[in-house]
Amino acid sequence: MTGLMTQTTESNLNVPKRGMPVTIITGFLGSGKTTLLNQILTNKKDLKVAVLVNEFGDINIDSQLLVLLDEDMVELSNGCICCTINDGLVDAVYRVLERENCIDYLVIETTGIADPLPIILTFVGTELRELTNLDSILTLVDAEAFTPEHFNSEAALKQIYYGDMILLNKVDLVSSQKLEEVQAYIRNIKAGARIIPTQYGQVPLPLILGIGMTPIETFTHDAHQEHHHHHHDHDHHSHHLENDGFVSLSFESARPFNVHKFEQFLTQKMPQNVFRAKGILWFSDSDLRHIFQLSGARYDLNAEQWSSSPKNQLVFIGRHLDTAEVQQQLNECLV
Ligand SMILES: Nc1nc2c(ncn2[C@@H]2O[C@H](COP(=O)(O)OP(=O)(O)OP(=O)(O)O)[C@@H](O)[C@H]2O)c(=O)[nH]1
Repeated sequence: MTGLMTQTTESNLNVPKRGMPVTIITGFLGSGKTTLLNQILTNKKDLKVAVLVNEFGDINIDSQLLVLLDEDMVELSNGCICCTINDGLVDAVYRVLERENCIDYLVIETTGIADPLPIILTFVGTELRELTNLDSILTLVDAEAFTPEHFNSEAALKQIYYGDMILLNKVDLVSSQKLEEVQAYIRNIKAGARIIPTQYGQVPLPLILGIGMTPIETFTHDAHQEHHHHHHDHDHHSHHLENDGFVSLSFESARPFNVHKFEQFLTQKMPQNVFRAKGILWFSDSDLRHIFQLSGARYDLNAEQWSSSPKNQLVFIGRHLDTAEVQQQLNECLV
């Protein structure tokens, strides 16, 4: 898992001294944002990194899967930061800035369907401009799942367009020809894009942190307009959620699943339009907790020790999902 990362030391991270540096990690559902965040947290050495995780779903799964979950961790409320933009995000950044043990760096993980622009504009167009230093927007792209249709998602396109650095992830799952095709598509969307091919988000930290790549001046005009908008129309927000048609379903139970029924659900019953699912699962015949990840057509289950009392927590995300149907199917898998 370390590989290239072993050469990283704190001293070669060129972290600016004025204004807390901020990196935004964006990328479509399941592209590897949390995996990259874990790489950063594992390899940050003495750098004090605070993390804001924003999830599209009512249960916080990602934050439970992060390594080094300690006092440096801050969670944002669920939903979508680009829709609840000013208050939720600005308040959360203030909480980080006000910490007694000073934080060196802030990393924000957006949801997979977030348009990064409103988040960028919040840093450029509010009082955060003086207090923080927006360093870069990192966009994860799933090299295997990416198609020229960009999942018919406007947000997926914008994530690439506004990415200062594209981490073309999951290169282990594609041929070199597909890799070249995806790079060509990305350059089509964003001429001159800087692309780093990665596997499990492994990249030397000096290539992605403290790189000063966000062209803040080019956003300044937009930021003023946005600010103006917010003053006069409190309902104004990006309509990407409605446009993209994604919904999420959260499922929790204090009863375990029957493993065979759950497998049958996955392979035979689950609706095709589930695009992404993740969860922490409890099976009646196992003492371990199982981390469940489904992204596109792939899923996996990894067993580890429980650190809290067992229960089931799952989130499903998809377009036009019949959430009542999935809820019913999951209930039928319980013991
Ligand atoms: N084969 C392979 N799998 C990967 C790679 N990077 C991440 N994954 C897997 O892809 C799945 C999704 O990764 P996450 O890091 O949770 O993706 P995410 O972008 O945070 O997902 P959302 O927050 O739901 O949008 C997990 O099962 C990861 O282990 C990679 O380079 N190769």
